[in-house]
Amino acid sequence: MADDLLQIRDLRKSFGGIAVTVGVNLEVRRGETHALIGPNGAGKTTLIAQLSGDLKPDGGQILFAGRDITAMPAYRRSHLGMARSFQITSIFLELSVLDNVALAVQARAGHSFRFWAPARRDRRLVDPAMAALERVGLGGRADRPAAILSHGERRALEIAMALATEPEMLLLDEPMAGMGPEESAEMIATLQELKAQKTIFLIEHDMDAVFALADRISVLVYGKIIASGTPDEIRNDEHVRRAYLGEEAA
Ligand SMILES: Nc1ncnc2c1ncn2[C@@H]1O[C@H](COP(=O)(O)OP(=O)(O)OP(=O)(O)O)[C@@H](O)[C@H]1O
Repeated sequence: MADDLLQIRDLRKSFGGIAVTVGVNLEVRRGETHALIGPNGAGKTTLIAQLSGDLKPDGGQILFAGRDITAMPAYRRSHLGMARSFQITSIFLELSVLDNVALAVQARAGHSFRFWAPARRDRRLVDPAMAALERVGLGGRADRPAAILSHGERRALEIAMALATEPEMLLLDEPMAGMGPEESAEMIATLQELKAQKTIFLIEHDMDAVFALADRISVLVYGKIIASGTPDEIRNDEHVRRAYLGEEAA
């Protein structure tokens, strides 16, 4: 469809003869927040890694804004406007929170890290970095070392690092993972605001978050999409309840 920003067609990936992505077809519409849910081991991380370019599919196609990006390296996808939230492991703990985001802006701009010191004072890096921090509620922490951030704040920092590259689409891999109820509520509030401005594709186990945020939900079980629909459609889908939601409740 014309308003599909991301189209996944018959995507396939196996590891050692075990099929983990089994002919996945999925569309993410421009402007929507689309959640991918499914039991442990369903293949969610494997799918998002193929979307971001960190893992090469065996077959099928990925189209972003109408362009075939299936064989494109991750940095080129990022230039086209697709950003995967950075993992906590990519945060430099000894650097300030702002420097971490400025580095993400610089990485996208393609400059060498050798020029970091003068670049740190470059407003073209600092201004978008600061704006991204404000959007995730970390503006007040900008000058503190990243090491002092709580787990929830580090996850917010990862999102700021992705946002600072001004992507059209954000890929978020379990943004609430490891959070307590209070931190989760803050992250949901942050994503509620972002969702008005970005197309978001997220994997998440926290069903409260999924049903609060998603415009549409797709359910992955054993590497296959068994249903896609609105939260109400998914909640009331007998097949989904049996295969996943019922299982969770039990
Ligand atoms: N590099 C790999 N080599 C071999 N098997 C892999 C590899 N990556 C993933 N798998 C297998 O693929 C299956 C799906 O894993 P994946 O991490 O994508 O699932 P998931 O839905 O993200 O699970 P979870 O919700 O627990 O994070 C698992 O059985 C996993 O062991």
